[in-house]
Amino acid sequence: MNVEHISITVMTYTQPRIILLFSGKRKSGKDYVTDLIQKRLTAEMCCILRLSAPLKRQYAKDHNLDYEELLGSGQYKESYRADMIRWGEMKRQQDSGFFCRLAIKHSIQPIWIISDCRRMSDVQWFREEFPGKCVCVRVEASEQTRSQRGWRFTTGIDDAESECGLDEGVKFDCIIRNDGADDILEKQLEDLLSLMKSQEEDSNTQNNIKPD
Ligand SMILES: Nc1ncnc2c1ncn2[C@@H]1O[C@H](COP(=O)(O)OP(=O)(O)O)[C@@H](O)[C@H]1O
Ligand SMILES: C[C@@](O)(CCOP(=O)(O)OP(=O)(O)O)CC(=O)O
Repeated sequence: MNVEHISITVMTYTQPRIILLFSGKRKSGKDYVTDLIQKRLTAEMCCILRLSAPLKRQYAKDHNLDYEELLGSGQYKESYRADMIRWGEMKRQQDSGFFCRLAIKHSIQPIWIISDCRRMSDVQWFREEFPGKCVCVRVEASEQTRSQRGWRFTTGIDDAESECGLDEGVKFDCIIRNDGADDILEKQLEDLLSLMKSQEEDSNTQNNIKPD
């Protein structure tokens, strides 16, 4: 297997073979879809990484809040969402890769899923750090479906960069429609797995790496 181990002073991770950069609106089903992919590929081969996890950890620490509650999907997170967005944007302005680097720290699986890319800077950072290895995936669902899943339009959140930063300007390698029909989703996941395989082969060819 082509595993190159990288160690620098602040973090240790194993070079991934492929990275799926997921984005999509709230309640489009990013967690649902990424969980299905991980189940398919196994947790040994594939990890799900969230940029919001190190953000929430540091925000909780700085503001003396409950990190576990911020990770949940209840009202606690929602009541801090707007301020977390503001705080996160301040950090990103100082260093656009700040949360990306923290999120990948210690990842050892060959396939990474970044489940919550929100901004162009997130995509750019991964593409620059890991050229040829990124597959950009958009999850889409209608507003009606998202509403049925509990989404309500919130001014200041649904019309801000946190939700709209990747609406334009990114060419997605794959768009997954997730409006509920299992068989349609299944077929799209098959297509994505094939795309990952060919992307990895292309990347290996470019880097002159022989398959396992
Ligand atoms: N294809 C699907 N079939 C059934 N339930 C789904 C599907 N996609 C999403 N859901 C449900 O909708 C809700 C929101 O999905 P989630 O993955 O948390 O969205 P996001 O991460 O994009 O905010 C969850 O309760 C999830 O289980
Ligand atoms: C401050 C945030 O990172 C909060 C994200 O929290 P979640 O990742 O839990 O969000 P949803 O899936 O949309 O509910 C957003 C940001 O702009 O970085």
